[in-house]
This record gives sequence, C-alpha cells and structure tokens, in this order.
Amino acid sequence: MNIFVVNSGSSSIKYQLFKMPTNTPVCSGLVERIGLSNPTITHKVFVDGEEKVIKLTPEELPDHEAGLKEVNTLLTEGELAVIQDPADIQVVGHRIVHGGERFTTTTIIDAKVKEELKGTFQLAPLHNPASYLGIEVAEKIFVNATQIGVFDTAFHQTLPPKAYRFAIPNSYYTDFNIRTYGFHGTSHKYVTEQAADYLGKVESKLISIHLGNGCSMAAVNNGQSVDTSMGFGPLSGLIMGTRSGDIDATVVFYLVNQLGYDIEQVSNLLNKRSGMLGLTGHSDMRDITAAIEQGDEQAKLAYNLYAYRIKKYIGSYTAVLNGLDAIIFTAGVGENDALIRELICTDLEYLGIELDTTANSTRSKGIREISTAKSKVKVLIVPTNEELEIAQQCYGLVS
Ligand SMILES: Nc1ncnc2c1ncn2[C@@H]1O[C@H](COP(=O)(O)OP(=O)(O)O)[C@@H](O)[C@H]1O
Ligand SMILES: CC(=O)OP(=O)(O)O
Ligand SMILES: [Mg+2]
Repeated sequence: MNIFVVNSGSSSIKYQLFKMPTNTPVCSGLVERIGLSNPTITHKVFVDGEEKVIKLTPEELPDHEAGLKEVNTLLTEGELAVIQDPADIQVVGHRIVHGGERFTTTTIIDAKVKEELKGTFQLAPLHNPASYLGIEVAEKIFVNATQIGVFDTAFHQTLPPKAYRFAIPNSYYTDFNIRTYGFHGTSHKYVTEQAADYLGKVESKLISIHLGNGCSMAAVNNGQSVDTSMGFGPLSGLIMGTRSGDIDATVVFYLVNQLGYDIEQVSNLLNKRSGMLGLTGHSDMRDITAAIEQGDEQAKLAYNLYAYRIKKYIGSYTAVLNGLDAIIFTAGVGENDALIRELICTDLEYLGIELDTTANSTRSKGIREISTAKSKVKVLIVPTNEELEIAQQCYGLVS
C-alpha cells in the first residue's frame, strides 16, 4: 500500500511516501522557509539503497498551496518521478495540529469532517487552515486516495484533569470545551517510544523537548503524556519562532484597552510577530546564531530567554514526574543546535543532568546520548519522524 504523508508545519511542509506495511520510504522532502526569503525545497528519492537529492530554490513560496504544487511536480515529473499515476496512492495521511474535543483519534476525512475542521481554524490559526488547504490540494491530485487526519492533540488525551483544566468557571469547560489540549503529540509519542526502546525500559519517566518553529515540552510517564506546555491552542509555553509562549493575560487587556488593538491584531502580534522574531528580527534559529556570532546583543538575550524558559519547564516536569530517566531533544532546533542544548543543560546538576559537551557538539545521524557517563539522567537526541508515525497510524486504521 502506498501512503503519502503531508505534514504542514507553520513554516514548512514535510512529506514522505511510504510502502506499507514495511515502513519503506520511497521519497521524502522538505519545503522550508514558506513565506520567508530564500525558500528551499529538498526532495530525496530512495532507489536501491541509494539516496538521490534534488534541491530547488524557487524565487518565492508565498504559502503552503504554492509549496504543495511544487511537490506534486517533483513526484510526477522528470526522471526521478516516483508515481506514474497519482491514482497509485491509496492513502494520504495529513498531520492536523488541532483536533479540539471532536477529534481524539486518527480519523478518515469526509465532507462532514472537513466542515467540522473549519471550526478549529481559530484555535490554531497558523496550522489548521494550512492543513485544510493540504487536504483540498491532495483531494484534487490523489483522486483515488482515502484522506486521513492524524491529530497533534491525540497523544495528550491522557492528561489528567489537574493538568488540563484551567481555573476559570466550570461552565467554560463544560459548555465551550476550554481546556489544555497540547500539541506536537505525534512527535512526542514517536520520540518517547524510541527513547524507551533505546533505554530498554518499559517503565520510564521522560521529558520530551520538541524545538522546531513551534516548540513544546511533554512530561511522559510510562508512555502516557501527563503534562504539556502548549494549551488551548499552540501558543502557550515555550518561546517559539514567531509565538510568544507563556504571557500574562493582562498584556492582552492592556493592548486592547490602552493601545486600541482589536482582537485580530492581538492574535497577529502574539502568533506571528512575537517569539524570537519579535525579540531579534529573525524567526529561524540559524539566522539568530549567526547574529550572535556577529556580536548582536539582542540576539544573545533572546537566546538566553529561550533556554531559560525550557529550563524552568524541566524543573517543573521533574516535579510532576517525581523523578526523571531522560530528557529528549528533538525537531529542527533540538536536533541541530548544540549551543542551545548546552545552555539549557547548564547548572542542572542538582537534578542529575550532566551534559557531555564533546558528544553534544559531535554531529551524527540517529539516536545519540549526549550526557556524561555519570549523569543520573540521560540526555538524548532523538530525531523525530512525524511522517512515519502518521503513516503507521493510517495503515492501522485502513488495514
Ligand atoms: N542546523 C541548524 N541549526 C539551528 N537551527 C536549525 C538548524 N536546522 C534547522 N534549524 C531550526 O529548525 C527550525 C525548523 O524546525 P522544524 O522542526 O522543521 O519546524 P516546523 O515543523 O515547525 O516547521 C528552523 O526554524 C530553524 O530555526
Ligand atoms: C503545533 C506546532 O506548533 O507545530 P509546528 O512546530 O510544526 O509549527
Ligand atoms: Mg514541525
């Protein structure tokens, strides 16, 4: 069975084509810096154990639709085309960030589901409209395929009420489902399962730190998510590329009452103009580390804020779990930025976390351990693979 997976992130589209049930990747790719300067598309085709790479640098990629059209051309045209006929794809698996109360497990997408998805746009304005667009484009291209949604929120359904309820009147929960949902669940699930396997432990207390353009952490006890840093929408918790993370709601009142913002402007400010972008002028961590090397003090401060917030959550989740076996770094920043990992792990000896700085700055593929031999808590880099996890869940549903 051919399963094509589309993962629409806020600034990127990742995709992979798998042959199931063998989990064999046929091709994969990454469309990066959507809506920013210098967008790139990296397309990899796997033939007879060899990897062939095509790199494209389009003039501009204003949105996800433009990105997906380029991907379609790569899949179907040229000598590295992997599909003769788009009808050969039986399933398209879509990453959908927000499932709300309505979607708690992997779901086949029909007209009714699509209509209900529109109701979630306000909850994840950077993501769910992009996923919806991905579904519409995929329906046109892969006319024979069953479209399936895999939700970021699903893995966090195990949160206990003490972790997911807000201290506002009960009716806001019972009537309007206002609660913490949590995101990046597909990634947190994948990397914590990989880590538990690596550690050879059935029972484990893990903190998963997903640092991409969006960033979140999860406390995972024996495979179950028990707390997580994103909330009702993917805005709270850690400092992100363009999102503020935790912020006192009083700021919103001030913006509206004193500065005359309307609510659209507030949303735009906190979702699209804040985080690292607001602090430094750049949302991409590579641009920020380059600025730090140039001696940019604002960039240095922002980098410190980013690490400090994560450190506070590590302390908090160690308390939640009443112990800790390993912390896991994953996603674009978590897997690649050695300096931020070092800053986060500095002065955490009391919690039993000791980084091996040489291992931390050595690059390699796959899972790796970057803590010292005597560190009580293991520090791991586990490359995420949301696409594989999505393909497996889709296969599980249709087979
Ligand atoms: N070599 C690198 N060093 C530092 N940061 C990196 C590197 N490669 C990628 N990144 C960061 O990863 C981010 C994208 O991560 P990713 O997990 O792909 O995010 P998303 O899925 O939210 O689009 C980029 O914004 C960039 O800051
Ligand atoms: C939920 C979320 O923030 O996703 P991403 O990191 O892909 O933007
Ligand atoms: Mg992502």
